[in-house]
Amino acid sequence: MTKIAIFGVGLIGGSLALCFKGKPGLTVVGHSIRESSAAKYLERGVVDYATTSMREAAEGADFIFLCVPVGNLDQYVRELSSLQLKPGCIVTDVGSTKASVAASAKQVQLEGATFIGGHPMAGKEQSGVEAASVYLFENAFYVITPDPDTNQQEVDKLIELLKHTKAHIIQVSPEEHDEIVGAISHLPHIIAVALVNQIRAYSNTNELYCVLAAGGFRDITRIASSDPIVWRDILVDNRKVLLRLLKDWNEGTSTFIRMLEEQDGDRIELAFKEAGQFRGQLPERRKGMIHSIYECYVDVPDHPGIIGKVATELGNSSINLSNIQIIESREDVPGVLRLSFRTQEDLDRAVDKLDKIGYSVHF
Ligand SMILES: NC(=O)c1ccc[n+]([C@@H]2O[C@H](COP(=O)([O-])OP(=O)(O)OC[C@H]3O[C@@H](n4cnc5c(N)ncnc54)[C@H](O)[C@@H]3O)[C@@H](O)[C@H]2O)c1
Ligand SMILES: O=C(O)C(=O)C[C@]1(C(=O)O)C=C[C@@H](O)C=C1
Repeated sequence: MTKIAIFGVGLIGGSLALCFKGKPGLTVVGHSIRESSAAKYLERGVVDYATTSMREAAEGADFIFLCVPVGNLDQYVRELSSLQLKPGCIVTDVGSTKASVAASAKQVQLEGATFIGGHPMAGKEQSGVEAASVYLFENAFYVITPDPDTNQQEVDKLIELLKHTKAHIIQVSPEEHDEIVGAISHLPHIIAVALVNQIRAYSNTNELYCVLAAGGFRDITRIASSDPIVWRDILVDNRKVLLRLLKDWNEGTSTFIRMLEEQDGDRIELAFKEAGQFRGQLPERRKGMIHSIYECYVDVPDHPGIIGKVATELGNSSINLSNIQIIESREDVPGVLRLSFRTQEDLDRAVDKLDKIGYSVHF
């Protein structure tokens, strides 16, 4: 049996556990510092076995996944170095920053084991094992950041195991990872939180701010509901990169201030055109880029029962919807439904079906 130990069975650790559990030859052990959490992992059937003993979880493990907040990774790597790990054991992590954990692992001796940093580029704003899903990584990119000195055989062992996630594995250096992920993930989280807090301050004086907040505000701020501890650690850890990125961000907003002061409609129009073109080139339906799941939008008349009607049409064709949501809802005005699916195939079939029965579908 290949033993996989997962430290911190939350959103990411729990989703990994679900990908591995029940697969032939694999056994999954979950570790928590709290008895109650370990009991919960077992109750929910996410792991085969759960313990609060680090030694019990780590010793004899073929793979160790550290899935705790970034601020705890250094301590975990150090604690592992004091244990007798199985020769050939691969220690990896899922932290959203990669340079600091790579440095921690380089500093300590993981006797007979190899550390290979990792980061699945998929997630959501919810946290905890309750939010874990076996589908979370499907089709997403999973970054691994092996040290150049690492034996390729060890890297291949990890890649082989990660096939169970159905993610696409990509190798990047820790520094390049932190620079790029700082820009496409960490900076957007800062912007979302700053924007929500700006509106929160206005809303103290007028409740209409909350009442009128519609699709645009909700779309750009979903990630502002992400876990505060997880994100505190990510931002503090990647502060050097983020401070540089925020300077560029300030320049971008200053440019907008100037365009407004000068009433420069042409440049504003150009900014939207260029942004739209660039965004349009992104591989839209792939996870980890724009959509976290397979989604499409359907224009519908805004009247009672429309959700049931669309869901029934899809159900009659055995197309599995994973979520359905009204984006706009105003009386007598067309609304938009956001439909989510777990697989590309379901999405393609749904688009085909809805198109055939006369709905306008877009992405
Ligand atoms: N949320 C995302 O979208 C996302 C995506 C990719 C990677 N990550 C990374 O994955 C890791 C886990 O994030 P998550 O979203 O699964 O968070 P989570 O809160 O869902 O899970 C964190 C887990 O760590 C445990 N934990 C928290 N504080 C701890 C501490 N001080 N000591 C020991 N255990 C502790 C929790 O009990 C929980 O099991 C983080 O390093 C994060 O950067 C997150
Ligand atoms: O979709 C989300 O909610 C996420 O925040 C996922 C997201 C991202 O920013 O894309 C967040 C953190 C990760 O480390 C990787 C992915």
